[in-house]
Order: sequence, then structure tokens, then C-alpha cells
Amino acid sequence: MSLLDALQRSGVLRPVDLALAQALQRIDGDIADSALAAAALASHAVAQGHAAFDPAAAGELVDASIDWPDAAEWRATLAACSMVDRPDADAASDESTPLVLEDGRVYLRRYREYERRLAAALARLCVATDGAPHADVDALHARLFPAGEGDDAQARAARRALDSTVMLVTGGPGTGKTTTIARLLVLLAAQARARGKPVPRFALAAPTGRAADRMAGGVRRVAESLRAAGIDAELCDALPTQASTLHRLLGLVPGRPQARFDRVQPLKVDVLVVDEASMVDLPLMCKLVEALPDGARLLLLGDRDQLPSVEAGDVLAALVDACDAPAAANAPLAGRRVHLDRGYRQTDDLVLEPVADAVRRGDAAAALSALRVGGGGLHYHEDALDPLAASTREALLAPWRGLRHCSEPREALALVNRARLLTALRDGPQGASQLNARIELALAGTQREPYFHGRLLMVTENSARHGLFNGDVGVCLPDVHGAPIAWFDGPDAPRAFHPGALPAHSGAFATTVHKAQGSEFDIVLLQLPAADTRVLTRELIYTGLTRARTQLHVLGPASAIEAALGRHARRISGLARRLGAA
Ligand SMILES: Nc1ncnc2c1ncn2[C@@H]1O[C@H](COP(=O)(O)OP(=O)(O)OP(=O)(O)O)[C@@H](O)[C@H]1O
Repeated sequence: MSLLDALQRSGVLRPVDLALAQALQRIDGDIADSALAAAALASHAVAQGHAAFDPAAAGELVDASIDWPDAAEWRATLAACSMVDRPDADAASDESTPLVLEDGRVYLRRYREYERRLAAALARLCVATDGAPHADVDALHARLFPAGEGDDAQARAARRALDSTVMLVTGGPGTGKTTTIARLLVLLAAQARARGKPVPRFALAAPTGRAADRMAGGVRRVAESLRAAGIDAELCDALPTQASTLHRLLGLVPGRPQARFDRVQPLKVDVLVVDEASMVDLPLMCKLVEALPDGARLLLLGDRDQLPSVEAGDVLAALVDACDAPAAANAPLAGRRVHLDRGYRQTDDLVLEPVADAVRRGDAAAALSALRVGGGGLHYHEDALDPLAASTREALLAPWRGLRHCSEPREALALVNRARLLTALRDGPQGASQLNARIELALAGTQREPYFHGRLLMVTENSARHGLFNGDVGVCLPDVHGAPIAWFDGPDAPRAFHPGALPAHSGAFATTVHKAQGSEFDIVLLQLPAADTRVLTRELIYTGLTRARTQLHVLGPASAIEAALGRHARRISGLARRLGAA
């Protein structure tokens, strides 16, 4: 049996992966079977979040017992194939070849080009900044970061960012990324003034609408507190008050690959701050960085320990590696990262640090011990496999009962992020979909209306027409005649939609951890699967538990934690290497 047949039989390939292999065979009837299989696997790899397929790691990509070819021989066959280009590292690949072989990895040409173009665009932005330090700016820096650069990573981050055009600020939740960047923007406004230049055009953006709103809210709060502390009002007024999604910023419309702003028609922005950078995939990051004008500053904020983007990439991890690479001519990002590791959240909030830290380190014994000790809002329900069972049922349902008595849209929307059940899986008894249906039944009974009072909905596709985006969550309330209306937050006021007119959506009491990225909830119940699965990774657990603000319930066996912490959500990508990392 050929390798392609074996893959087809295993059922892992999507029709689109097979269609690519079949198209190549039609063009070249003599093409080697292993090259066809590599094409299908390169396409499959992108759907699994990789930028390319690595013949030496085929077993990690495909969960089936397949007799894989020797990686070196496989690559040699590919190198000799007419459908595979092998361009020099900085050169564009041949548009007539669908595949590229580079550093032993097999790319769909488009993804190799995204990597190459992104690396080139970043290198273009990494230029030396002009001008000497200014006494007024130094004085303001000392006032905004009184702890000083010796003791305070936030102070160091701001100082470094004043002198860099591209900068990464990484850190877990509550380590002050937003606070630091807002203060930095005040410093940049002061720097421009000291140099007799106009206030820079600032833009704030994030991959999701919720993350953008949270960021804008954080920056507005910092502006208020700085005004109250007597910082020059003109500088505080320079801070942006709104943030947009990356799609909106770039003018990307669903179904159209071309953005409104690009290399030819750049964004009218001098300083762009991107939050939740771990969620940004390779094509989007490429389009974003290419659309920045020469001389612009780019500040990326994110948490490397979180799940990588669902779509191809793991861009943030690659950029972190590139920043941490030794300084060299081919390493434009070297030294351009500051990591914030001190948590500043209120002490009466959830005490998450010991467990989050152990999970980040992959120390299962320490994570389990921290979970079992509990306290400070942390509860471990070891061996609980069903969140609707008696021991956790009330913790799960109580936060949503209030929604059933709430008739004011603003009041109801304020409760939308009160609680969430997060799960690793989409399907099956422990999957988001079935759990959601059971929660709806428990809350509203068997006679419930499809859009019952208090039902949470999540939009599952982008719809520019509605101004609703994948992941937006709303709530159903009856109108004065008792007819259901779905309410979603809007920039100025809640927005009402007839449920029948909504874009694709699902229930939202339970969602996958992936869908919860970029959001936070007061109460999180994190259900771990009974049986081990490949989606269960260290990053998934870390992302799930760091969504909680005041109360976290972890449900599931110790074995699930042990299995998860031993597995990374590793993504195949050549971006770090392209940017000078080993
Ligand atoms: N240097 C500091 N001193 C005191 N409090 C601080 C400091 N830095 C941040 N905080 C406070 O810590 C909290 C979290 O800060 P911030 O929102 O900036 O963190 P973040 O890393 O952006 O978090 P998130 O992951 O939620 O985006 C805020 O209440 C902020 O006021």
C-alpha cells in the first residue's frame, strides 16, 4: 500500500489535504508517492497549527500506526521533485511550485512566503532610534517608575522600549504589561514633545474584540490614575482611549485575503501596541507587520506560556526565541524583550501563582500539591469527571441563575463574564457542546425556549455586516412582548439582534479553553478529560487556569495533570531560525 493510501485509510487527512495530493498527481503522473504524501501532510500540518511539515516528526503529527519513510531519504526524494522549490533563505520561492523544502521542512509555498516576508518586515522595522536621551523624559521615567531600573522589570521594559522600534514585553496575567505600556506611551509623547515633534499616532489592537476592549479599559484606567497623580494632562490626553481588533485595524474582510492596509498603502500609525500576541497567527502577523510604515514602532505584549494561535504559527514563541538569541547581524530582534515576572493583582483575589508557576515549569508534583492545598479561591475536585455532579453542580450553576431574573441588557451583559466552564475537548461527554446542552437543561428545564431568558451565546464566525466576531459572547433576554432578543456589547451601547438573524453561533456556558483565550472570568471551572488526549498540554492547562479572576475549580484526575504537563503544544516553524535563533 502506498504512503498516501495508508494516510487516507487512517482517516486523519481532510478532503482538502487529499485534493492537493491528487492535483499534483494530475500535473505530474510520475511524481513519487512520498512526495504526494508530503504535500498532503504539509496541508494537514497547517490545519494543526504548524507552519510546515517535518518528515522527521511525522509520528507527532499523525496519530496512526504508519510505517514512515526514513526522514533523510524522504527529504532527498522531495529535493529531486519538480513540484518542490529550494530557494535561498532570503529569496522568494518560485510561484509555479506548490511546495518548498527548506531546512528539512516541507512548506506549502504560501506559508513559507509568510515566514520569509514576516522576517523581512520585522528586520525593516528594527532600525536604530534617533536622538539622545532628554532630561525631561528621564525625569518623567523616574516619576512613572519610581522603583528604578535596577529593581523593576517594568522600568527596564519602558526604558528599553524608548530606545527600540520593535519590542516584546512578555509576562503572565497581572504582571503589569498594560500598565507598563500605557506609561511608556506617555513617555513616548513626552519624548516627541522634547524633540519638537507632534504627538505620535498611537494605535492599540488585539486579536479579539474582548481582548481589545480589556486593553483599552486598562489604558484608560492608567490615564486616569496618572492624571490624578498630577502627570502633565497634555501627555495623559495623548493616550489612546480605544482599541480595535487586528482585522478591523488592517481592514480585513472575511472572504477577502487582501487587507485594506498593506506594504503599498501602510497604516497611518507611528506606534502600534498589540496585546495577546500569542493568539496572532502567522498570516495575520505577516500582514500586520508589513502594513506598518517605515520608522513605526511595534510593541508586542503576550504570555508565551499560553496556548499558541489556533491557526498556523506559534509566532510569539518564535519571536521570543529570536529576541533571546545572541546579538548578531542576522538577528535583528536580539535583546528586544523584557519579561515581567512579578504579579501585581490584588492579594484578596485568587492566589494562582504557585499552581500557575508549577504548571509553567511542567512540575506536576508541585502543581498537584498546590491544587490539593487549595485555599484563596482555589478548589481541586480530584477525580470529578462531571461538573454537573452533586459536588460541583451549585458552584457551576449558581453564577448563571441571576441572569434568569435580569431584564436590563447592560446589567445582563455585565454578568456575561461572571463564570465559565472550560474544557479541553469540543466533542464527547466531556466536550463543550454536550456540557453546554446539559447546563442549559439544568438552568431552563426541558420545556425551555431555544433562546431562553439568560441563555449565553457565542458567535462562531466573523461577520463584518453584523459587527460580530468569532468568540463574541452575548445574552438572550425577552423584549416587552416576550420575544427573545440577543444582546451583545457595543462600543457605545448594547446592541440588539434577532436570534434568527445572527451569524453562526452556539451556547456559551461551556467553551473549549481555546475559545476562552483572551478572556477572563470571575469564576472558572476547568474540566480535565478522563482519558489522555493529545490536545491536553501544559499550555492548555496554563491558559485555562489563568482565565480565572477570583475563583478557580479544577476538576479531574491527577493523571490528567501529569500527562498534560509532560506535553508541549509544540509547533513546527522556521521563523525563529530565520530571525537568527539557533
Ligand atoms: N508597578 C505596579 N505597582 C502596583 N500595581 C501595579 C503595578 N503594575 C501593575 N499593577 C496593577 O496590577 C494589575 C494588573 O496590571 P495590568 O492589567 O497592567 O497587567 P497585565 O499584565 O496587562 O494583565 P493581563 O494579563 O490581564 O492583561 C492592575 O490592577 C494594575 O494597576
